[in-house]
Amino acid sequence: MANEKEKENAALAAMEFVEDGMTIGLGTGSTAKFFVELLAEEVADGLVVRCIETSEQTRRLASSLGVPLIPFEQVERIHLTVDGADEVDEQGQLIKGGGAALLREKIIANASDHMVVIADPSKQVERLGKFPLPVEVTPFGYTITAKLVYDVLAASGIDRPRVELRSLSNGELVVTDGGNHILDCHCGRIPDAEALAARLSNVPGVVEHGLFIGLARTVIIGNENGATVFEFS
Ligand SMILES: O=C[C@H](O)[C@H](O)[C@H](O)COP(=O)(O)O
Repeated sequence: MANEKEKENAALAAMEFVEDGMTIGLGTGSTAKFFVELLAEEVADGLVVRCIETSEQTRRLASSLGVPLIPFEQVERIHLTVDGADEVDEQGQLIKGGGAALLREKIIANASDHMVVIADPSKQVERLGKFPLPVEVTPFGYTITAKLVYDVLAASGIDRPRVELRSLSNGELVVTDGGNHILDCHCGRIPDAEALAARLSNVPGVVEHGLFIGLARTVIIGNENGATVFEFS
């Protein structure tokens, strides 16, 4: 599939940032999977790194491939984190959390010296919001929290927002690695992502949201033949 090649080439370009001795945050999702696989090949060839995973899914993948993992509590510094995204805009602002891993992803990205985002061209947008914005909420009081989140969206210039609780095909609510639920917020277009991020963080019951502002320093967009690298300060 062309899309898979684009993801793989983005991951391949991200390998350029890997150095011997680094502690590396491993992202979650179908694009980050390529990076973990490429890293595993280098580890098998003698590269020495220590890694920290952003989800149980990535922990299982990395363990199965022999990538060395250390508990977050033992990490003093994360040199590099490589992760995917659901949307990336021209300022390097992101929507993440389509795979429900946003909480650990944000903790690790924020703790990293350098976050590299890898994506295929379908993730590039002029303005964030077409992809429903994931918001992680505590199970306690989630119906009230959903109403508060709706109010914040409506007050943030979002036209007719829709807030949906994410559920599985059997109807059960999705439970994240942290034991929380996910609200998918259909925004269409987010006029000011930074302002919305700050407002959502203030809602009681919101554990984290999928707006990653000022965290990605490098964005790599893969294509059929290679990748384009964008740097942000
Ligand atoms: O929660 C999941 C993560 O934020 C992923 O990085 C994001 O959903 C992108 O995943 P994919 O590379 O599979 O499109």
